[in-house]
Amino acid sequence: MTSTKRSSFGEEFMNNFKNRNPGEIEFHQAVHEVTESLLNFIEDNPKYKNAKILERMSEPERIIIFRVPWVDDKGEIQVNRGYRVEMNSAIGPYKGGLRFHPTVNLSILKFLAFEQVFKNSLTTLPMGGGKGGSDFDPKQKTDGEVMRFCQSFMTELSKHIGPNTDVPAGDIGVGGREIGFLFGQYKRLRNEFTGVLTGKGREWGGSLIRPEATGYGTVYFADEMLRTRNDSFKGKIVTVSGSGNVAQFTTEKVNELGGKVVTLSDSSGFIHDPDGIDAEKLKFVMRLKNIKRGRIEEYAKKFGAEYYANERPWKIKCDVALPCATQNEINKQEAELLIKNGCICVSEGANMPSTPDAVDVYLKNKILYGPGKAANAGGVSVSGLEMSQNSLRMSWTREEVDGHLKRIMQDIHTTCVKYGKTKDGFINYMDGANIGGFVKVAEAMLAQGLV
Ligand SMILES: NC(=O)C1=CN([C@@H]2O[C@H](COP(=O)(O)OP(=O)(O)OC[C@H]3O[C@@H](n4cnc5c(N)ncnc54)[C@H](OP(=O)(O)O)[C@@H]3O)[C@@H](O)[C@H]2O)C=CC1
Ligand SMILES: O=C(O)CCC(=O)C(=O)O
Repeated sequence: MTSTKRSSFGEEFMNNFKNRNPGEIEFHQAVHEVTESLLNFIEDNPKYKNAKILERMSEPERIIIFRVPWVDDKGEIQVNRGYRVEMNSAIGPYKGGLRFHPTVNLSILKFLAFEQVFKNSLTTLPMGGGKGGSDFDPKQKTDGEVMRFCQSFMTELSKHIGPNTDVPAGDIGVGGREIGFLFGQYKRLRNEFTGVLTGKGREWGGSLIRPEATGYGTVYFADEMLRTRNDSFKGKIVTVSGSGNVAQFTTEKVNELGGKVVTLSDSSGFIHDPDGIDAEKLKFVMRLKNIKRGRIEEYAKKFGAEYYANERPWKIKCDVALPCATQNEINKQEAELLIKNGCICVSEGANMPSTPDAVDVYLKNKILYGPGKAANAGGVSVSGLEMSQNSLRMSWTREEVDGHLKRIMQDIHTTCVKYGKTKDGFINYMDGANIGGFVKVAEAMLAQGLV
């Protein structure tokens, strides 16, 4: 097969895909990245091309869009939009988080659901991929308002999910509080106590280590990458973005492995603390963000650190960068700055935090680059383990779950190396994750006929 033929297949596929999904730029970005990685592999394995696996994988099996009416504290009616994108169920029930954020739209949820299919396949566990959410903004809302919104959201969603059908969890704006309200309403409507959501509280079916899992997993994956160069986190300066669930437990694990986290951020700006965000300071962040629901600027006031309003942390010199906030939060110029300042490793706690030209910069400079679908798969992995414990009516210990998590992250790393190692020994983790995630789903789709 000549390279002209290879690229014309990719071009034709992407043109058709974009025409079918006009204006959905985040979805285009996610599918384009995977297509680039898969082109040669699909040409070399015509069974996938003939069965139009990529065309089918980029078309959601089902999308549910619904009205979410609720009443605020003033007694006024509010209306939001709810979504669930059920992307692919070839290897298990749809599985993936719910995002509550004013920027939520179909393009963002389709990109997240698409990524989730590959990520869940990499975990080695039997989970399909989905994602959902709403343009509801939990910020500045009272607990009562959040509860009424969640109850209304679940009143419709409950018709479409179930422990063997579709199992949502948290994502941006959806943490333990929201999962509790959603679970309570599902139980009330269906009169069933089942594992229909993950990220539940420990006392009512949740798994130990689920809150920690995405952050811990991101650091375990980075540690595996560093090991390939006989290196470790010891003594490393680390920049982290975000200050929510993933950023908090990423920071905790970096500290445990001997690194020093010097930044955290939120959508208003970032703090730089050259002395490091140690356990005590992290406790303050957790209280600030999870209970007081305040802004990261307060950290700077409390500990005398620098605060940079409306900026991102990538200009700060670091050895390792761990983006843990949101999509497209590192652009080409920031990636170049990271490299110029000596950064040797980027491990993505967030989903698709690097723009395509930022990824090109990482790959051109051959740094260790762990894409989100591999590096942040720890969260959904422990969600899968929560589902197993719910089915068994058992709870495993912290050590048991953490042991499984570590092994899964190592297995994902091995898969990336298997499919991503290039002739000169460089490991292209992006290609590795995309091809490794694809194969299992594609084989299942071939076995199940035209569905
Ligand atoms: N929770 C999980 O288990 C998993 C999460 N992820 C991904 O990790 C990332 C973070 O999720 P999580 O920690 O759970 O979410 P949280 O809601 O707990 O925290 C999100 C953090 O990111 C910041 N943020 C959100 N949107 C923006 C934006 N547009 N610009 C700058 N900062 C922003 C938030 O700041 P502010 O408070 O100002 O909004 C907050 O600090 C997301 O990409 C998510 O998809 C991936 C795998 C699993
Ligand atoms: O735990 C889950 O099911 C979902 C986690 C998630 O949304 C993600 O991996 O992006």
